[in-house]
Amino acid sequence: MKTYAILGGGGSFGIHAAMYLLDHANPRKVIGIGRNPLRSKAFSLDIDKRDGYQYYARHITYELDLLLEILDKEKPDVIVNFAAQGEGAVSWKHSWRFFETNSMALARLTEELMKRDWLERFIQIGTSEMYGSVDHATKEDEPIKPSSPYAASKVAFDMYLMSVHKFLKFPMNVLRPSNAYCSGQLLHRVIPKAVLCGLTGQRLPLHGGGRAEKSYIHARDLGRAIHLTAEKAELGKIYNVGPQDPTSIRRVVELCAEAVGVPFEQLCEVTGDRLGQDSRYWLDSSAIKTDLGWEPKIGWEEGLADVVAWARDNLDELKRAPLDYTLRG
Ligand SMILES: C[C@H]1O[C@H](OP(=O)(O)OP(=O)(O)OC[C@H]2O[C@@H](n3cnc4c(=O)[nH]c(N)nc43)[C@H](O)[C@@H]2O)[C@@H](O)[C@@H](O)C1=O
Repeated sequence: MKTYAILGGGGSFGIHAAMYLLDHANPRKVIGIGRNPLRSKAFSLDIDKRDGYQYYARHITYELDLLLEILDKEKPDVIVNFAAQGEGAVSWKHSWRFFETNSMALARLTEELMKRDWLERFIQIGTSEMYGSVDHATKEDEPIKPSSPYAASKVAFDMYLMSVHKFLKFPMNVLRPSNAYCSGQLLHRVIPKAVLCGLTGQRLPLHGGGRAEKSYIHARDLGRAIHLTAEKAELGKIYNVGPQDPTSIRRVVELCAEAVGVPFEQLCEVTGDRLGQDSRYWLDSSAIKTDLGWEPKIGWEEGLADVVAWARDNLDELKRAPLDYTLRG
């Protein structure tokens, strides 16, 4: 039986990972640690009501000592890190904030963890954005070509982890997921935003007509990849975690429109494209399939049904929540 600590535990992917572990990993305990108190029911999915779960609000960048106090008390066997400034589109301004959290705070934490003897494994959640735009399914050892300060800041910590694993035996794995989606996701992300716009008669600004192709998995499938990694991955291994094929954002939004029953043309208005928009993210995830038996199980129909049901159940609150992102601490 393991104790898991999930950093970035207040975000929707961290919450789904915690729920997956509670449901499938028979853990001693799952701890979530996030920079803010847990959000409302709509965005916390009531995770704090689950037996075996405990949440702490501690800031990984500004409250490292307080964070370490909790880790020293709980002594998790496995730490999973989702904590990040995660908005590529806004990382061109204040790019140092992305390096501060996504590289420097995590390197400081890692140095501290190396002084402890209780950690079995640290699983870093990286990103498919580090390969930049590709014309084929990318393997883990292919060139790293980040297209934004955000992606560059994620690369820096991945490379750091590789070095401390190689020479100091830091027990790590890196998962590089594709884009992910789920119930509880903040509304500035394209899938919950399209669903909410569809349900409320608002127009979705479709960047560049949605011609960029991205790869999507449901966050519960990512939870399963984390569980398998914690149970049986060789330390030091890095795995891509994505679906077989990418989907254009236009198609993703068409699927959202179908799921809420509104015409695509009524849902969208085409806007200019994102700065640094990569035209395609496409992962070759055959290594995690071969080594750990992971492949995604949740298709678009089931995954979007989860998002739509959540949005309908929480509609009053979601109508009051911000649709756009502002950089916070
Ligand atoms: C892998 C990566 O995945 C996530 O980042 P993201 O790609 O920004 O997330 P998303 O699922 O919101 O996809 C956005 C895509 O959809 C396009 N798009 C069109 N129209 C709208 C629109 O109206 N709003 C938004 N937000 N996007 C739109 C937009 O231009 C872009 O191509 C993070 O987890 C990040 O941490 C990470 O690592």
